[in-house]
Amino acid sequence: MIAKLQKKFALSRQGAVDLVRGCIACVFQNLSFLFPAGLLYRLVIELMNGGVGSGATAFYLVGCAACIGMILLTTWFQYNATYFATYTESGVRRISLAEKLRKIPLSFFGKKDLADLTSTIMADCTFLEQAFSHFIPELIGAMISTTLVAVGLFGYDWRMALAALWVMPVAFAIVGLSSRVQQRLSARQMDAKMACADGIQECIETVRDLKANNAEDGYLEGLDGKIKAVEHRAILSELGTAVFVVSATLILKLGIATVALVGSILLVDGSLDVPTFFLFLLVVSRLYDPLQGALQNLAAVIATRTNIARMNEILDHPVQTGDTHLTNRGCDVVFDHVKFAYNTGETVLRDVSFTARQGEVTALVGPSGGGKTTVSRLAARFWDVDQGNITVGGMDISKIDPETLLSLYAIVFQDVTLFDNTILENIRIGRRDATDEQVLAAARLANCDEFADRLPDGYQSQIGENGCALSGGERQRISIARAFLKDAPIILLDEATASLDVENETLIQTALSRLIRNKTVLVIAHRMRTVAGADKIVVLANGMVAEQGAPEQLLQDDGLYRRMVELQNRSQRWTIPGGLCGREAH
Ligand SMILES: Nc1ncnc2c1ncn2[C@@H]1O[C@H](COP(=O)(O)OP(=O)(O)OP(=O)(O)O)[C@@H](O)[C@H]1O
Repeated sequence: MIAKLQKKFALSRQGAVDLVRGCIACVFQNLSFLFPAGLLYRLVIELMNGGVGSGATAFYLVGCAACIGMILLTTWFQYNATYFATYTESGVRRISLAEKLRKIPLSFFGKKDLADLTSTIMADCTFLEQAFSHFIPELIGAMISTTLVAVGLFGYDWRMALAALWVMPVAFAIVGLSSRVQQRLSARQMDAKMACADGIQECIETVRDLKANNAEDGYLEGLDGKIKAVEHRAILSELGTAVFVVSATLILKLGIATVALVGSILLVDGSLDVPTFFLFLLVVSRLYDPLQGALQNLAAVIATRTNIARMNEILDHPVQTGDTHLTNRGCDVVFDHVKFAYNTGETVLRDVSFTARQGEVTALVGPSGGGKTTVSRLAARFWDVDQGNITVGGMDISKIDPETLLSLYAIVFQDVTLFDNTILENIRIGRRDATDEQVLAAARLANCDEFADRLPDGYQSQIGENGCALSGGERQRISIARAFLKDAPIILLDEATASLDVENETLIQTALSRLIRNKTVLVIAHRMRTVAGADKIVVLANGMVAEQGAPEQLLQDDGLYRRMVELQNRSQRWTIPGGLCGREAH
């Protein structure tokens, strides 16, 4: 049962156990509210039989007082089992989702954007917090306690019990039958919310381009439409739920009327005594309160299915697994007839085979969209290949745990991710246990001194959210310093020196030459000048290896590489036309 609950409500094991506890607590709480009615019934009978001042009367009065104590106790127990447990559980659930995301292959992120995932971890978890603390325990608690009371009522008088309870299945059936409508409404509401969250995120991310293109007004109009759509969908969803819940509640209220009516008829008929009539009126007035709440809770539980499905989509997604023991001999990276497609299904790499040898620089060049970045990502198992295989030192990387595999790689991407912390700590990401001296040594090699010395706190300066206080070249130097610090045997460079000025570029290239000694280096290069000193060039075009070999050899062949070199030589001679500058001056 625990496993089923875990799956049904996307809970941890402890969360499922706590949910059961919460339900039991609610049952006891509901029953404790009904106990006084039974005692009052016994008390009335005692008084009617002339037992004023008798021991039994005192016993029932003390019993009533004890019931108040029991109500307090069960309320505390219920509060503990639901509210406190729920906050622990939502924390556990958020961490387990984040942990899972860490292990999910990057292909999953192609289908999901940041706003969607953030909303699952934050908003969906909050929604389930409520479901877990209120809706589910109260619903189950009310159903179990009502069933127990119903059995008792049938014991007293089956005719009155029928008059009191016929409304229950009808009311629950009305809400239950609305399940499809509600799910459709909440799924559409969720779609509208996601479209709105995407729009807001995109607006913030692209605010610079929107301003530069005077496109803010048009964009904000579109965003306004998305915000209105969320409002519209929320109202529709509330209305849809309200129609069913209010109808079911009205039916429930009919129960009191039928008890009064049937009770009166039976009283007149003489087949019912006054205390039993009194008991039924008393019980029914208490019984319908939790049931009314239960109807609303049932509707809310139905609505949470959309949130649960979104969480389960992450939790059930297969993760990249593998051996945590490295068995590579050396660090040659070999692509063997690799075929690969992203989520879109379009084949991006067709039949890619090449070897990047240890101690050599292998440069990936080729026209834009040819597959260079894809090849370098596959080398680090960011995705798994569809056909063929990739080995490092003879070890098939698809069989190695991704995090273990990445210990062999130092990666310098074009777009560097930085954290809102000091320069020193941002570099230390390369190796968490590095001493300050080691971090500073790596920073010096990457030529970070030049800009760190200019800042008031040097390497202890805060760099703002995602390094907003740094230039593109400075960000890249931090990334290079991380690679120096990690000192991994395989280095993936994505045009690492692209955004550095001429002076720094030269300094860094010298440092890189030191770093890459006896390492496997795979560099994505857009400028032919960068790769002239490479040991091997692999030209990728249309997802295939068009040619490969030493730069001198490829220059002799009349192929794509030679054409690219010639084109770049020509473009390097390009300058801003004088006429253009002249026109601007006027
Ligand atoms: N995440 C992705 N999802 C779907 N398709 C992608 C993704 N990333 C890249 N592609 C597609 O794969 C193809 C190869 O892209 P890739 O980035 O590997 O080329 P590239 O040679 O590095 O290009 P560039 O020199 O412009 O950076 C392109 O058609 C691109 O549109």
